[in-house]
Amino acid sequence: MPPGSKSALDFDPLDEVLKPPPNETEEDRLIRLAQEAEARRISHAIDESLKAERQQQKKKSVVRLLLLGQSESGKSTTLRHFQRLYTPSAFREERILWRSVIQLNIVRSVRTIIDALSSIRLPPIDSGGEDSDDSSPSIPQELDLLKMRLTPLRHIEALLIAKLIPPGEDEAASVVGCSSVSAYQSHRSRSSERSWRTQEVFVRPGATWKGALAKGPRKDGRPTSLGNTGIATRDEAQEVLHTCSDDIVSLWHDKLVREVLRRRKIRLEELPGFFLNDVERVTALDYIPSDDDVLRARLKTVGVSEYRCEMEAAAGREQGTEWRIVDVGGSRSQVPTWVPFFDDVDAIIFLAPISGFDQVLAEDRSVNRLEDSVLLWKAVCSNRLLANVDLVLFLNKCDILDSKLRSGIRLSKYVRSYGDRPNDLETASKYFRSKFSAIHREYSPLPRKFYGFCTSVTDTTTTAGILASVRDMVVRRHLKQSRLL
Ligand SMILES: Nc1nc2c(ncn2[C@@H]2O[C@H](COP(=O)(O)OP(=O)(O)OP(=O)(O)O)[C@@H](O)[C@H]2O)c(=O)[nH]1
Ligand SMILES: [Mg+2]
Repeated sequence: MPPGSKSALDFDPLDEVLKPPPNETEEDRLIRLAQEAEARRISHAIDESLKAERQQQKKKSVVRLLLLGQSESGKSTTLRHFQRLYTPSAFREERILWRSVIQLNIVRSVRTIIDALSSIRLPPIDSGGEDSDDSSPSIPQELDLLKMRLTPLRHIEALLIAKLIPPGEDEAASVVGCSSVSAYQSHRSRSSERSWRTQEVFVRPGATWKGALAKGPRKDGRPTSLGNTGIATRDEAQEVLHTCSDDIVSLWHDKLVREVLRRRKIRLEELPGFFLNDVERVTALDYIPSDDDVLRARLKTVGVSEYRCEMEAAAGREQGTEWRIVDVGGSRSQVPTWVPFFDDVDAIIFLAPISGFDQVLAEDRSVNRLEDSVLLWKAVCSNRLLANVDLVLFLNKCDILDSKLRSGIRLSKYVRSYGDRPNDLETASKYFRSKFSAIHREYSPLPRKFYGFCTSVTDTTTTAGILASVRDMVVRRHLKQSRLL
């Protein structure tokens, strides 16, 4: 090929076409440039409109679901259920992180027992009398020794709180109402006890307590743990709990302890984060929380968290729909944080724990829990911003309601209007359903359908079915509103 001539590869046929004509006048050139600029403008406008359309399309396939209800109503548990069902591998990977929460739950249960023992003087069990004024200690020596042997749990409690609450999240340990009084040692360390009393540990969603994934038990059988530092260390809490395991079991099965709890009307089994019937399993050195354990663990929420997932499993035509599920803190001080989420939500699951008919709020002991749920439900039903939003009601903690009614607690004593209806779960849940449904009908600014379920969201089997129906209902309504159906 002669030097200077173009190879076939260098030849671009478009060059020839796009080249300005050789005899182009200045006027023609200006016209051509103006035409090219106009063509670029139109092409850019088309690109922009395609982009906007894509974004709009994307927006249409996002379903926003808000979880509302008072504290301890089961919002975060419901969220964990969604995670378990729709992003199971992520849920599995995170199970180990819940071990610290479960450890803390156990330590707190033990503390509740010891507090109860410290504040009561009992006559001998077989005397059948009421509490005595006798100031001499009546707790048997073995029980006192048991308490002493459980003293290391005080240190573990502090350790766990430090581990769960990220550095700089001081507020996360702030005081919230709780009735128990700390007393691992009945007459020692009073001042340090005082600093721990009346706290319930909470975390802000999205905070770093889940920041690092633990790698499970070490080869030498000793448990490891990743705290907020992300560095694997010995899991001291698990080791101490393992060592104290037999003593915790003995304490929980002690006849006098049961009597004290009965007299103080502390039904530990019905309180959140109850693991005392599983101590042996849960304190094993190689313990990894099961799905059920994660759902039963208790960690209070403060603030708002958003969980995103794609409902791919068995989702049929809604495949690819992105769900954004928002979980809020439920205690009274948190209610104002709910409102900003009202104007952009497709559906709400409102949880009313109907087992709370004989309980008061932790943050305000003058308010009955059921009454508080009814007031919140009224407020949500009547809110104009939510007039077009589907409300799904979970009358939750039906398992606890059932066990309370079976144990002989009479609903009509707390809910006068219940009258002489049978004191059983079926009648009671129907009764509550009709009351909440009537409020929904009466207070909704526009007519809308009522979706009410009796739930026990710690029960994986029944809840999976309910959440699938809710999902289908919400997606159907969502598609209809997006005019895609
Ligand atoms: N037995 C039983 N326990 C439940 C049920 N629902 C929730 N729980 C337990 O109750 C406790 C509180 O539930 P959460 O989901 O943390 O409550 P929450 O509404 O998120 O509470 P806040 O974060 O304080 O607003 C947890 O230990 C749950 O395992 C239920 O239906 N039955
Ligand atoms: Mg919560």
